[in-house]
Amino acid sequence: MGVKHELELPANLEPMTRHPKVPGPGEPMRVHHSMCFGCGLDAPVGLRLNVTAGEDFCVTATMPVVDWMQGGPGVIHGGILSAAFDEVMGNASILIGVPVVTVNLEIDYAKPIPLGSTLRFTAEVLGKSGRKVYVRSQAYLDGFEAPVAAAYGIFVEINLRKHFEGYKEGAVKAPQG
Ligand SMILES: CCCCCCCCCC(=O)SCCNC(=O)CCNC(=O)[C@H](O)C(C)(C)COP(=O)(O)OP(=O)(O)OC[C@H]1O[C@@H](n2cnc3c(N)ncnc32)[C@H](O)[C@@H]1OP(=O)(O)O
Repeated sequence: MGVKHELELPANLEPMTRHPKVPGPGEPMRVHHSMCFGCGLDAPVGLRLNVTAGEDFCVTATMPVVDWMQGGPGVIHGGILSAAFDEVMGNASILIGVPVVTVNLEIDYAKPIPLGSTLRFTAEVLGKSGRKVYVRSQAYLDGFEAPVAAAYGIFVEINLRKHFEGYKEGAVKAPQG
């Protein structure tokens, strides 16, 4: 069947503006946490996604599909792909200047993704309604015109400091030096 979902958007979407301080089109998005599984460069295991700002409310990213990402023999694990979508879509939300966490993710897996391939992601913020931010993402592989996977996410605006207040004690720190 392939990619089939359409995210149901509320009727009361608000106008959005791109935050003036986010990277410009073609520039790398900033790593939001060096120990993040999705993008952190100090994380002992992680996707280390490089996300690039696009026009308007869009970002792109690429991800080499390496051996430790294996699920079934020779192909990516679905949870790894889900984590990549989560990170790419979270980064898209940053373009509107809103700190968010994920509350809902839907993934369509249309084709097996072989180890050794490189996935190309696009993601765009579709709209905002109150604290909720609606985002869509697609993943492409060379040799396929249609997306090989797609995702829809709902992210919710948080107060960054308050949200993580009770958890910082247990945080894993980046190695020093
Ligand atoms: C900082 C930038 C980072 C960018 C990249 C990051 C990428 C990776 C992002 C992640 O993976 S984050 C980790 C996974 N997510 C979490 O751990 C979030 C866990 N959930 C929570 O902590 C709370 O649910 C949350 C603080 C988000 C919301 O709780 P609240 O008590 O503040 O709000 P509430 O429950 O009233 O929900 C706010 C709105 O969201 C809606 N909502 C909540 N959960 C939902 C859900 N599951 N599906 C759809 N809508 C949902 C809810 O209906 C409501 O809509 P309305 O404002 O219209 O009433």
